[in-house]
Amino acid sequence: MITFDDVVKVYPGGSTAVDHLSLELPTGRTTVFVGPSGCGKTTSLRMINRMISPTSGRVLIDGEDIAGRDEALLRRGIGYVIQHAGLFPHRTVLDNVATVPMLLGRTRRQARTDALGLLERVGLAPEFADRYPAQLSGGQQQRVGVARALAADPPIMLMDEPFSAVDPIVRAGLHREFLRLQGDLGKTIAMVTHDIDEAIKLGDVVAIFRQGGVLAQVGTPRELLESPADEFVAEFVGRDRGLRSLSFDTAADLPVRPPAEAPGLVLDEAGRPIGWRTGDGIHKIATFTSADSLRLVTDLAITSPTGIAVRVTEGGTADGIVSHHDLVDHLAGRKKK
Ligand SMILES: Nc1ncnc2c1ncn2[C@@H]1O[C@H](COP(=O)(O)OP(=O)(O)OP(=O)(O)O)[C@@H](O)[C@H]1O
Repeated sequence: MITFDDVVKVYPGGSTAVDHLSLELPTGRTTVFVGPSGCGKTTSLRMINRMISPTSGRVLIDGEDIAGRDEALLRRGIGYVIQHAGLFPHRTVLDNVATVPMLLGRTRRQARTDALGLLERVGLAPEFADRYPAQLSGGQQQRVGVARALAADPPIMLMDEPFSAVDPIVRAGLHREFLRLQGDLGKTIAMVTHDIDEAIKLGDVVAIFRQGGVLAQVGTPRELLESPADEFVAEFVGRDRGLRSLSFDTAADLPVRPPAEAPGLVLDEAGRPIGWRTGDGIHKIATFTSADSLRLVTDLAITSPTGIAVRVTEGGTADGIVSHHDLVDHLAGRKKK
């Protein structure tokens, strides 16, 4: 666990970048620091590897104040990924990843073999290994940056806006890979972003900062969406937070009615939905299973030409329907509980 214990950082010139921060980052989990520009996210992150030292207060790793730790040893256990990847431009991709393990005493051969394995883990084909960073796309460079930070197998990873320099489609791919990789590796990760959607998607814990380096709220994404502490947090997580919080609930408890009650639902002989019959022909149908989120079900009901979403079994047979009226009733009842 990483602990911020009443940490203050005042830069020379008097600006308070971090104001009495007390926060715990659980081991093996991703904690995301999010907030508007200049609210002290990067400063807080860099205090974990002592690139910046607190003006007062302590940062502890597993209960030990890092101020007393040897800096080089401390950083060996902490990977660091930054925006634009920060790769060595005159070294090949493979050497970028292999450099740190070599510095740590691995043989060149072993380090290069490990590096190839890491590149594969972050989704880069071996043919990229001999290229130089400038010959890669932004998303590919970012993957190399992640592989390089993982090369020394540090238990802690600091990531400062790692995915912000790429376009939304590439970013969505990197997010999926991040979640898969973190699912396998279970590192203790502190990540900075200014994008609340990214924070909610990737964070187990999200810490929202406000101007002046003050922690506005810390909690799970669900807690932040369902019970924002104040107006600032409510505004920051977005007006559509109610709808977004439906992503965290599955349709498992959603009451459904028999498919036969849906006018215009066309099924094949096996009972699998084919489409909606309306005045102008058969419309494509999208379905959900009980494992899908209430957000998806709501979306399906709203976009369906009949206002009805159809549930299917794992085998694809229609086994229930829910209208948007049913959904509203269910959501209203759920809120009262
Ligand atoms: N080296 C420095 N000297 C003086 N002031 C600094 C220094 N670094 C940062 N600051 C100030 O401290 C405050 C917090 O900066 P920090 O970079 O931690 O914010 P941030 O939330 O990461 O911002 P951004 O999202 O824009 O990167 C800002 O007001 C910034 O101007």
